[in-house]
Amino acid sequence: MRRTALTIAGSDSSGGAGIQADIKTMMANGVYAMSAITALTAQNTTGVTAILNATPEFLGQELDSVFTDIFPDAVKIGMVSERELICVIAEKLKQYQAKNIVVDPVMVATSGARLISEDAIDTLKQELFPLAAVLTPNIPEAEELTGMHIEHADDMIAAAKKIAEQYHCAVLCKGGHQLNDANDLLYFDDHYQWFCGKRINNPNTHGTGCTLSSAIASNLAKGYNLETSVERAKDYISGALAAMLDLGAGSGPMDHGFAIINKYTQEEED
Ligand SMILES: Nc1ncnc2c1ncn2[C@@H]1O[C@H](COP(=O)(O)OP(=O)(O)OP(=O)(O)O)[C@@H](O)[C@H]1O
Ligand SMILES: Cc1ncc(CO)c(N)n1
Repeated sequence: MRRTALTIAGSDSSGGAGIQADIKTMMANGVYAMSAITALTAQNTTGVTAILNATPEFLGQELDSVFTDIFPDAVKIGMVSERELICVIAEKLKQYQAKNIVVDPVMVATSGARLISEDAIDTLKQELFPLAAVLTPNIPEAEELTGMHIEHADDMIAAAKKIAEQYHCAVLCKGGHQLNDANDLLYFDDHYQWFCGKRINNPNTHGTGCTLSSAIASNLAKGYNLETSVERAKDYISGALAAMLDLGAGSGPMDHGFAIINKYTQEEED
């Protein structure tokens, strides 16, 4: 039977991050994708110009609609910018006993725009982190969550350990383009494991964080364990970056569809 995944995140009008990246990633990873939209963003590769949040009531209804009909095998949570929205998500995930929850603690877009209000960060920590199977902070997010300054690979281990112990979940601290090449650190069950990627010289990294967390959720949905899911997600994102799509005036999107080659995709390439 086809496995299913749900993304609870914001819409990116330019299609490279948020809900759009998540759905493309889930589809490319072979799972049926569903969405509960927390906010609309007017956004492109150069920045975010407007944000319109869903109401908590509406988000609750989106989640009820999904969970009472097609139960997701995994859930990815991305941009949620307000406390009330975070509380509704936590309430519904508990009510429906959602499993394989991947939380990407989205705070700032690649373009620099802030995507969560300051006071919502505490709610995120209290309400959502304890429900997560894995959290996927990048380095600035891990710094914000721990109050630590992360400069070296050892600092990534210490920060991930601190977050994992505090919230009793696994933590994938992403090295990405900021530090330590494309090497990410997974801390879980009192030990750590490095996932080393080959750095791809591509400036178009809009939505890498969304894409990685959705690929992990897709693989968890398919029944892989966490380590294998991270390994496969790294492999997918490396392929999407290596395809060297180049769109937009800023840091552009990746080619989420690089692995889908069939009679519909072959015809129009030039
Ligand atoms: N140039 C690159 N080459 C290979 N892998 C990369 C590169 N840049 C990022 N990655 C990988 O992409 C994944 C996402 O990491 P990144 O740190 O970019 O997330 P992020 O900062 O949360 O993304 P976003 O910009 O969407 O918020 C990680 O596995 C990281 O190692
Ligand atoms: C909607 C949305 N979610 C997440 C990110 C982070 O990349 C973004 N730029 N936009």
